[in-house]
Amino acid sequence: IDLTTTLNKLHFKTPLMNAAGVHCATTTELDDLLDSQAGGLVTKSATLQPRTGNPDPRYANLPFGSINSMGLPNQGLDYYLNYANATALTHPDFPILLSLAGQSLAENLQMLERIQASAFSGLTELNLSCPNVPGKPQIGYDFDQMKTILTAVFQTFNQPLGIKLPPYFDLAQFDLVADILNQFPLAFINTINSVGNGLFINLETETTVIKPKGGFGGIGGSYVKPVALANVRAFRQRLNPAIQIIGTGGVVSGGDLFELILCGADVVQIGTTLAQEGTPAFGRILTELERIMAQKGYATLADFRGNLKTL
Ligand SMILES: O=C(O)c1[nH]c(=O)[nH]c(=O)c1Cl
Repeated sequence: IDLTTTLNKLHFKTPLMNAAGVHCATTTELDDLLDSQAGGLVTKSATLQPRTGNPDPRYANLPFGSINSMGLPNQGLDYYLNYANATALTHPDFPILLSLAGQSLAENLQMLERIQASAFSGLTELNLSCPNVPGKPQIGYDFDQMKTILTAVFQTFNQPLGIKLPPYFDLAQFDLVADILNQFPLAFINTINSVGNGLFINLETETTVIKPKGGFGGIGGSYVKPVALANVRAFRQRLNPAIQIIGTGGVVSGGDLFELILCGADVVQIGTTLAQEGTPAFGRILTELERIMAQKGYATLADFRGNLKTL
């Protein structure tokens, strides 16, 4: 069974990695990912300066997933850029993605220029979908702003770039967003980010379970798998084949991983499952995938990628 895949020109030994924001904020967490069966890693979405983020409790595990309103806590771009450049020396073939979530176009352009001026040779993921910075609407739902940002970004940045998208729930929106994205030389899209502004209640105490934003937060885990499958499938059907797809959302088992690849994903990320189970989740899920592939007679991921059949 060959589990290898590629994203842009980066070679992944396995198609599974962490989702930005989970187990990737400090060098300790990032080194943990290096030593796991993950095929690559992505760093916590960075701003130019460090941020402490929202007040605790800002994350909670739920019966079928998670809710979070972290508020973009991170060590600042240079911390992650330095980590990426140091790791490229010790692990030259391990794919590293840098995630950026600047709070203005100017900040994003500044960060991209800093990356471009450095020795970084990995992939950059521009997060257009953070749902938890109070007062900041999601770029991913403002199509004019998305177009403006992508136009400016591609005039500035000549390294491979992908974007992290929020979930969409309307077929006309898939058409509209895909039409915008097809105008740009994107290396990939990553879909989906958490399903924004859900609410979970502690029935006993009659309270919310997280503090920020009155308890509203991004939903992840099994709750969102049907939304992730649909977004990967819809964009695979609509995007220029040169734009690859990272599939994220609701992956708990090897079957879930198989399904996202069947919808067209080239690489798959786990967030909630990694937060709850730790890095052993990578090996468990990959072993389950291998078993399913063997049962079905598939030797490589390309044997079934994107081959979802309709009735
Ligand atoms: O609150 C966060 O830090 C956060 N939380 C998410 O669920 N997705 C994001 O993109 C971000 Cl940036």
